[in-house]
Amino acid sequence: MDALLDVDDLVVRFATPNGDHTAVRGVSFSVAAGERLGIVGESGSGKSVTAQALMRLLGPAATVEAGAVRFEGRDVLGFSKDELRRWRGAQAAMVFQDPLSSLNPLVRIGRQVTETLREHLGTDRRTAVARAVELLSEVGIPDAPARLRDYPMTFSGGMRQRVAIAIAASCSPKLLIADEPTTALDVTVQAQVLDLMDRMTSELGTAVILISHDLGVVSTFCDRVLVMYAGRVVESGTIEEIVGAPRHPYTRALLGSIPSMTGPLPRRLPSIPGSPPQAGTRPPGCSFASRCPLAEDVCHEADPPLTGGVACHVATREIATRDTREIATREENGR
Ligand SMILES: Nc1ncnc2c1ncn2[C@@H]1O[C@H](COP(=O)(O)OP(=O)(O)OP(=O)(O)O)[C@@H](O)[C@H]1O
Repeated sequence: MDALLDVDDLVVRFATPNGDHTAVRGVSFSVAAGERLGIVGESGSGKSVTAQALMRLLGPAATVEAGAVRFEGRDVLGFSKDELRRWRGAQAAMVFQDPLSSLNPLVRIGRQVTETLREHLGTDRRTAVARAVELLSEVGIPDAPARLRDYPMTFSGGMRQRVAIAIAASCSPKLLIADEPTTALDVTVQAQVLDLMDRMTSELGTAVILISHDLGVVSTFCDRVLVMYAGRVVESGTIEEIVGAPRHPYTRALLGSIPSMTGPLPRRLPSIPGSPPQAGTRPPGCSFASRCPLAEDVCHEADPPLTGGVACHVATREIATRDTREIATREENGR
């Protein structure tokens, strides 16, 4: 399947008064058209910075030090300001945990929706207003024609997130990045917001990258998952692989010790004893080693590469041993 988005060996560094540190360390993944990819991991693991880097939304303290981001084969990191403006919104859109980060508090909602349509699709004013009413009604804003004149602050958190999704959906983007879009919302509103995103993928064919702490949400919504830890992808796979047979000790810890496809999943990432090393002071070796119940000497010495979807010395060896055993058994049986 051709990738819509290709992220290759992305490295992001921050310059702070306390020194430089690398927040994203060689992250690679692809997203196909219409696919739903989840990114999970503890706070500070680099999920948001990865998303901001590929949308070219990093602040001035951050630099993409290495790597490539390709959207339909085009080099996003090389886009001019003009190309970026045309690409964002029209082809790739983002919604945030706090919708006020994407809505302008000083501009009426109607104008914010119509401006997106006029800028990206060249829609005339009258048609844009009619479409704005349609979009806001579609995301469940009651009395949409009257609400066009209101400012974001007069909407509840859930209603603001719906407006942000209406704006994100307005140009039928090929990619939507949703960074903790339901975290600040109560459970009923969460379900409605996920339903809207679900409609975007099924009706518009939009691919979604969903960043979430909520494994329940990720497992019901996504096809594939990346597990991030200390700025790296430590495991990736389909939902069935990650939830049904996690290989990395960190993923296993996230899922609880006995993962099951049929049992209930934890709604929140359980807390794992210890904490990830600070970005500026990572020891050599695997960043999870100091918290890992399976760590061996090698884990404290060499950072394991991501091999076959998992970055763990112990898991990789277990897989290799199992494969060798399976081959031997097959040969034995074939004799
Ligand atoms: N403005 C900043 N200045 C300096 N360092 C930053 C800044 N923003 C992020 N970082 C660094 O990047 C790391 C990753 O942050 P990021 O926000 O991507 O984590 P996250 O996985 O999205 O966590 P959360 O779930 O809490 O949003 C942080 O641990 C921190 O070291």
